[in-house]
Amino acid sequence: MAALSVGDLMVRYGSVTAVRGVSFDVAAGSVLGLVGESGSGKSTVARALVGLTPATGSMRIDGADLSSRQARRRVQLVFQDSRSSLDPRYTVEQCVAEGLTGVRGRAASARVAELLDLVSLDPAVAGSRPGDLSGGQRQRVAIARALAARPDVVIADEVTASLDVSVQAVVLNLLRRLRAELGLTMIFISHNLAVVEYMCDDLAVMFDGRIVEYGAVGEVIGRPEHPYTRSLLAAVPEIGQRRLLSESDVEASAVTDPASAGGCAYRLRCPIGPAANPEREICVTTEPAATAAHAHHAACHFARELDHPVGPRG
Ligand SMILES: Nc1ncnc2c1ncn2[C@@H]1O[C@H](COP(=O)(O)OP(=O)(O)OP(=O)(O)O)[C@@H](O)[C@H]1O
Repeated sequence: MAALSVGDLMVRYGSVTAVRGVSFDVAAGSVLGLVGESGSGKSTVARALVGLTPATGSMRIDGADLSSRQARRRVQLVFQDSRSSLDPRYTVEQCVAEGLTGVRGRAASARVAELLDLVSLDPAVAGSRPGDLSGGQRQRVAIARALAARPDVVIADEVTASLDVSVQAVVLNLLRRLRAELGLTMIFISHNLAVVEYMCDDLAVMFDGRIVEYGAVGEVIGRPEHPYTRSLLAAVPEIGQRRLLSESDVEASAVTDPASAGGCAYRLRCPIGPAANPEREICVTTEPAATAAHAHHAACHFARELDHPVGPRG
């Protein structure tokens, strides 16, 4: 596990100053969330950290200057849009192998298979092209490529923004698992405060190239001081009550016949849902031939996406 430390980071694009003296620390093994409106400078911070954009100020990993190539490899960035970050002419294996160093031939193929397995992709996709995959699968490939370099720090820049909600939850849970399994330190960039609350330990809010609020995620969300943070929170009134659920958190039992053509009512028990209402009933429409597992998945997806109780029953 590695600690990251950034001091007085400044980035200019010609006459535009995109980042104006940003400082933060990410403790080893922790996740810092970076939120802020479009254009506030979040991606520029990420790009500066991996050396894609020239910057002034200090950037250190475990005390080592990130301007050295060796230190820089320890920080990997996963971009928002895997459609453009993965070369469409490459196979999945070639895309992931781009991140490897000093491994060739069979050893490289074996390592790629291991990485695909780590991100829960079927190794059979190794021969596919990114364009043949779903958005969620492509994002897993991008994560596998970042992990190929055996980084200590992973920066995830809006990695779920282009995915639909059920796939977002799967990718977020994958990142949480990888963080725990590999002891990663992370910076998680997002527009979505609910997602940041789910993923992060600390939170920095950016506004116009500066960090205007910074602290433990619960404190920043619980006692927002800056007007901009308050306005972000006002846009998500239910935050603090709602959690993204993984399917294993949800118990769903059918209360009507799952085979009925008109759909099926499911009673869900969500132990980490709003405390006052851990049990809610929702109605999902399933194909008459749907299996129970499919219906359960649909019920959980529905609960996550719309958080839409149908009302108490019985
Ligand atoms: N290559 C570039 N050349 C010139 N200006 C740029 C460039 N990239 C970003 N900017 C400007 O820098 C500022 C910060 O942009 P940045 O992409 O870092 O913001 P962001 O918070 O990540 O936004 P988003 O959430 O939309 O990705 C913006 O004013 C943007 O227009």
